[in-house]
Amino acid sequence: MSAYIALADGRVVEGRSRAPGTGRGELVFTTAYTGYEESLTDPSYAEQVLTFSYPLIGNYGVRDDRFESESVQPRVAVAREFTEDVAEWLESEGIPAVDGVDTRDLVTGIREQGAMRCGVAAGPDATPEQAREQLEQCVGMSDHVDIGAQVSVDGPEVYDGTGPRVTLIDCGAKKSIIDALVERGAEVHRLPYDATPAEVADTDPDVVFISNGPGDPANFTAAGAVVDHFAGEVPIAGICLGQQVVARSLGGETEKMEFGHRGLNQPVRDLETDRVIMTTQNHGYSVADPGELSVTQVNVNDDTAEGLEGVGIDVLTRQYHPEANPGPHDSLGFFDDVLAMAESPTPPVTSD
Ligand SMILES: NC(=O)CC[C@H](N)C(=O)O
Repeated sequence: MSAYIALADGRVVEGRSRAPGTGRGELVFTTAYTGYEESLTDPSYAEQVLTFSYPLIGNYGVRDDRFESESVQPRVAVAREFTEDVAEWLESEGIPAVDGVDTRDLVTGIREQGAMRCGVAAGPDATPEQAREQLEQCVGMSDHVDIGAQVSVDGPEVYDGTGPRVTLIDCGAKKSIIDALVERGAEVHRLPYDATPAEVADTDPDVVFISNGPGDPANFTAAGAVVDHFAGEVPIAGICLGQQVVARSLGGETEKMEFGHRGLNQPVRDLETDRVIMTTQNHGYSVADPGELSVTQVNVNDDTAEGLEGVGIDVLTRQYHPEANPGPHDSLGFFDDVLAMAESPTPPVTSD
C-alpha cells in the first residue's frame, strides 16, 4: 500500500501506508527516541504532521495510561518504521500513518527550509495528486485562529486538593501538567481556553496557570486578557504556549522559529545557578522579547528564552515541559516553585 507526502517545497515523497487516509498540516520533526505515546497524544501537535527522526517507533507497545489526552493529536504520523502496535492504534484513531520513508532526508529538508506545509494521502488507492490536493488546502499554523476550540475542555472541571487553588487555562493542556499539580496537593480548576477574567475570578485562584497548546500564541487572545487582568494581583505561571501568552501580555513579543525544538534532550542553562538541565520540548514559536519579564533560563544551543520571571510581580514560566512526559525529570521542581509562589505571594501592586 502506497503513501505520498506532498511538500510545500515541491517534492512528493513516496512511502508505505501503515494507516490509510488523507491529511495535511505543518511538517515538523521530533528527535525523541522514546515517548511516542506521549508525543502522539500531546494536544500541542494539533494541525501538524509529526515525523519521528528516531528510526523505529513502537518497540515497547501502546499503553493508554501514558496518553497525554484522549486522542491522537497530529493529523498524520511519519516514521522510518512503525511497529504493528502503533500502526493499529493510529488506524483505529483514523490518523494516517506513513513509514518506509527516508526520514533523515525529510528531517534535513525541514532543518534547511524550515517547518513546511504538507499534504498526505495513504492507502490502497492513494495517489500523488490526492497528496497535492491536501497540500493546496493546507494553511499555515498562524491561520488556525480558533485552534484552542479543538483541544480545550468544553466546560470547567475541578480536581480536589487541600493545597493552593490553581486555575488552569486549558489551551490544550497535557494530562501530566494536571497530574503534577494534583500530586502536590493543589486544587485544580481547569477552565476552557476562552474563559473570561470574571470566570477566572469566580474560582478565586491562588495562581493562574496558562497551559501548553497548539499553534500561534497570538491566537490565544482570551488567555492573554486573563493574564493582563490578573498580573500583579495573583501569581501567574505558564508552560510552553503559556510562557508565550504570558510574555505577549506583559509587553513582550513572540516569533516563529525556523523549525522549532522538539525532543527530549534540549539543554537549558539556568542563568542564576549556571546549572544545565536536560528538558523535553515541543514548540515552534519562541519569546523574542520578554517585555517586562526577566529571562532566567536559556537554551544552550540557540540562546532562546526558556524561563521567565516577573520583576516585582509573581510570574514564573517555562518554555520547555517541566512535567517531563516523556523525558528527563530534571525540571519537576518548577511545580513546587509555582505552588510556593501561590502560597506566599508578593503583596498586590497598588496604584496610588
Ligand atoms: N507545547 C506547546 O505549548 C507549544 C506552543 C506553541 N504552539 C509552539 O509551537 O511554540
